[in-house]
Amino acid sequence: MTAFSTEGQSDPTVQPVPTAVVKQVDAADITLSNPKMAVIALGSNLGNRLETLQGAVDALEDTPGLRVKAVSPVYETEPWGVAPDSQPSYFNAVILVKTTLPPASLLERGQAVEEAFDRVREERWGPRTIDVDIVSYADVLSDDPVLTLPHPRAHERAFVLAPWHDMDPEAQLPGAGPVADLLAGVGREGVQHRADLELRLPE
Ligand SMILES: Nc1ncnc2c1ncn2[C@@H]1O[C@H](COP(=O)(O)OP(=O)(O)OP(=O)(O)O)[C@@H](O)[C@H]1O
Ligand SMILES: Nc1nc2c(c(=O)[nH]1)N=C(CO)CN2
Repeated sequence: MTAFSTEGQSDPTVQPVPTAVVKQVDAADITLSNPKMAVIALGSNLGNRLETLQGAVDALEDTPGLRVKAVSPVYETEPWGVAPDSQPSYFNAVILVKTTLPPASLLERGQAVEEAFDRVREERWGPRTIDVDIVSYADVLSDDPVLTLPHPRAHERAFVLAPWHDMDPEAQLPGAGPVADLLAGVGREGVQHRADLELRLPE
């Protein structure tokens, strides 16, 4: 049986609102008045890598309920997790966003941006025009394979940790500790700061 909320109801012509709907609206309201910070990793190793990274930053900024608050320096990085010299090098960066979107909607938006840049999925860790990974969302911990938080491999990836540490030297990876310590652990081999390149923070 559907439960209904009759709280504050005096007009008999108004239909009662199901309690489940009231709860959903309240939850959304809490999110709207309580934006969260999230860290997103971007990577590209096909096409015009810098232009695509900037396009992804701009597309994310164009999302209702999302503002890009900081962008990291750009790194050129050796492809991680695949045979040496089997793919072009990546450009990687991370961004800090403030958002009222819940985690699942942020993932959806990231995937829509990947599609907009013609990302194809043929093989695991295959080359791609753009990859948008949710590194962390506030202090949320989740082992859901559809959206694992923090990203399950962020702590072992210098191509995420190095730009993140530059953008925010005090950053913490929820459940894993200071980014500075994680980066010291994995080292900087295979990642090179491209001081000649820069991403623009949208205005
Ligand atoms: N934190 C996360 N960020 C992005 N995708 C995630 C996350 N956690 C789980 N996923 C899931 O991972 C799936 C595969 O994502 P994707 O194809 O981008 O992987 P990948 O970038 O090739 O590899 P990796 O996950 O190692 O970075 C997505 O469909 C998504 O549901
Ligand atoms: N250097 C580098 N290597 C990778 C990257 C990436 O962004 N940069 N992304 C991967 C899958 O997310 C797999 N390997």
